[in-house]
Amino acid sequence: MRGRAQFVSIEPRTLFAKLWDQHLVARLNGEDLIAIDRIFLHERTGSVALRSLAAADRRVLDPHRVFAVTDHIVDTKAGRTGTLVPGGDVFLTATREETRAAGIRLFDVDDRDQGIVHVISPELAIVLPGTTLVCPDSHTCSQGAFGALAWGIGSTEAEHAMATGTLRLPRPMATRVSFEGALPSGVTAKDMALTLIARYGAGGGQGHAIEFAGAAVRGLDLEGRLTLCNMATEFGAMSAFIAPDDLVFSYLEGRRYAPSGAAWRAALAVWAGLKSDEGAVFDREIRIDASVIAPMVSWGTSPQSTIGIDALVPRQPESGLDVQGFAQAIAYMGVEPGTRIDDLAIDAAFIGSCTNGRIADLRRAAALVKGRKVAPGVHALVVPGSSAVRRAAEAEGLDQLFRDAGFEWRMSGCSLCFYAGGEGFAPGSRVISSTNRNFEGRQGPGIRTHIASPETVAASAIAGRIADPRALVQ
Ligand SMILES: CC(C)[C@H](C(=O)O)[C@@H](O)C(=O)O
Ligand code: SF4
Repeated sequence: MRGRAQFVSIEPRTLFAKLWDQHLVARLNGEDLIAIDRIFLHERTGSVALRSLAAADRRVLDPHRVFAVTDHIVDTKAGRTGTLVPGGDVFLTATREETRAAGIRLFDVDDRDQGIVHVISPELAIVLPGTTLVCPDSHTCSQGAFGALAWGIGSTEAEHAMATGTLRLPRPMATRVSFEGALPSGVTAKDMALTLIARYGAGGGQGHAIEFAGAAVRGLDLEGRLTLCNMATEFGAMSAFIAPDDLVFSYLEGRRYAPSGAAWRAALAVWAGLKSDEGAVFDREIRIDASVIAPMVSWGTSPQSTIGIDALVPRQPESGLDVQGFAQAIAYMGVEPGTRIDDLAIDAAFIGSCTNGRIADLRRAAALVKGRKVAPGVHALVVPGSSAVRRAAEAEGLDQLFRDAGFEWRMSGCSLCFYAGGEGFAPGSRVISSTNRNFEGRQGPGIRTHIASPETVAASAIAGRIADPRALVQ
């Protein structure tokens, strides 16, 4: 305005503050009402939300912002028809009926775009930088790798979000986790995440939204960024994200639900501002030197009970674990304090999940497997994270390479990531797994799960015991 000074706030802001404040509808007694741009549902919890919403005679406010997929309890064997979960049909039927009635796009088991929700959302550009996205699934924060504010909710909240386009929640605090330096070869985003959780505890991120930053994060491919943000759930964080850059923008351009033409250009202009300003103040800052990170493997029943592959199983509890919890973890896992973790023989090896079931994960694991054989007696399998990942891998011949080595090759879905999906490993097996959770029974009764990177899983499948992938990296 002529003749009057213009006061523009120049206070530097965090990316979190930008994402949050752009979606702030109202302040309500210590909580905030946040506008929700996208809602993703899966058949296990989404079906419950949809049925309950219909029973209350409420409508979905904008069905075009809601998407659904069948991924959690669908069978992943070739020729699959439904679910292996006893009684699981109820969830599939409800998902089909209610999405049809509400006009919600469902990516069902026979859809070429079917896959694990957090894998297909970026593939279809349903998650976009600067959006808010929720899903009744705890690993929704994976999608923050695209510069979105994405978080897991319960099915009642999913009902609220569908009916109103908003959610009420407390404003989290903002943490920046910077991984500086360059990651050594054979060491991955999974090892970065496990290092963070091992150092700061499985509850270390509670009440916080995490921005991952630093040279080692910028140097990750999109798959690696998704892995890192995925594991923020195991850090207890409310959400996690990474400032979007050209890698994100060029990946999204031209994909199904991405804006196009003038809208794309306008979006790019807005997205360019999605970063923490120089000098922005965080509630907490964590710095980690990426150059000293080793391949990590969990020894216990929490993701924080994780050590470097050449380290010894601890003789005493790490902080956050009491003596009794430590003794129980040692007994359940059948490990000996003070022994090398890479001495442990394995029964099974699993590559897949929303953490590490993407094409780059499969390529890196395949490179180590090539020309080698799975050790006798080891049940090894690869479950692509999506049907698109499966097709891409098959086009490159990765399926054959894995099969030649002795791996099973599956259809896409959550599969043996969790026992509730309908399948488990042989009771009592020791499994090395590229997944994100290792609590008692996660992959079946008595199963001992060691979480690690897909490279470590591949190297272990070949060796027949937990093995360092760096030995195979040329
Ligand atoms: C079934 C689903 C609600 C669950 C989750 O929210 O995390 C699952 O994806 C998991 O990983 O245990
Ligand atoms: S792959 Fe595993 S962690 Fe991911 S959504 Fe499915 S069950 Fe949950």
